[in-house]
Amino acid sequence: MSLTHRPRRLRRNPAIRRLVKETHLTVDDLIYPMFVMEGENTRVEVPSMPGAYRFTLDLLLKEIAEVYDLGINAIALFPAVPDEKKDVTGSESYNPDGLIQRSVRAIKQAVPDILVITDVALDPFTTHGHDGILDENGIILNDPTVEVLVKMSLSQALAGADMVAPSDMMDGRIGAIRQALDEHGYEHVSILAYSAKYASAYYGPFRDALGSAPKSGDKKTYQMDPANTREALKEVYLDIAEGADIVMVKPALAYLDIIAKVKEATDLPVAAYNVSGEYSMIKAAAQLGWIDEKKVMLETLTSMKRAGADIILTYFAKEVAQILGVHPRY
Ligand SMILES: NCC(=O)CCC(=O)O
Ligand SMILES: [Mg+2]
Repeated sequence: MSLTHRPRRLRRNPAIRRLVKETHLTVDDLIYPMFVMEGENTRVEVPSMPGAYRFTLDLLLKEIAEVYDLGINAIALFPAVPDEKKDVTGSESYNPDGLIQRSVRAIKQAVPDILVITDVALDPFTTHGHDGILDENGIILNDPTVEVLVKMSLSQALAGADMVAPSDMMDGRIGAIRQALDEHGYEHVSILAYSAKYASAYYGPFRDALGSAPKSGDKKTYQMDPANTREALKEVYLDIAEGADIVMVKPALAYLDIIAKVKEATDLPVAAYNVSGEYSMIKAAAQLGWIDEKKVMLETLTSMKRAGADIILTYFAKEVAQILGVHPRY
């Protein structure tokens, strides 16, 4: 054949493929979500998330020092709150000596250069497991919930959090948190907004990890319908107008189209959350010997970057760092 174009020429060998590779996954892109619990000298593997652990603070500090040395620059911290500290309004969430606040202070002492991102949502702290305050009929009350989220954000900023990450999906919380942070001298604390968070069944294993599944009902009055695209853009635009520094799409894998559209819609960095169910599916299939875990993991995370994610929150972060090798901070 006399062909002018032979695309296969650029796939001939590894060197040429490296040269024309369009998407690069690096450790710099990753945020490592980590679970902290009360107690000492204990780590418990999450049964539905092999390789992910809940750590007591002493062991968490060692793990964080290790992952920082591997090149990971940022962690997102989630608390497993004991039942006796939960109540209907989630008041433990803004206790200045709560588990999260103590953990942030200790992490910033032990590993000052790692970026500490705290979760702003009530579900780990409420007896009912919802992200909001309920009225007598079980309806989530938006504005009273935002008041608690503001207190929670301020207590996290006071503890030393570098970035707060509201994951609750209440309306108006980004603006309210931004204003409160600024008024209290925390204008340097940034906001990673869970802007398009879908009511997804992929969160199951995470709720196992924290014991935070809703006791009744579902989260469909605040998290988004998986069928919707334009609504995601509306949420993103609102969060940007309210002062978000980074916008997020969550989950990631079944929402690559949303990531791509959000990327086109904004110049802000776009984050994607490779959630627990996405992690556990790969782990489970690999344990059965049905897929090559390492290759599927890297292909999956690369797809998120290709779709437009600048930042990926992933439970695979440590494994990726181990595979890619220690990343020079230049
Ligand atoms: N607010 C954080 C989450 O809900 C994480 C969900 C997951 O990893 O499944
Ligand atoms: Mg919103």
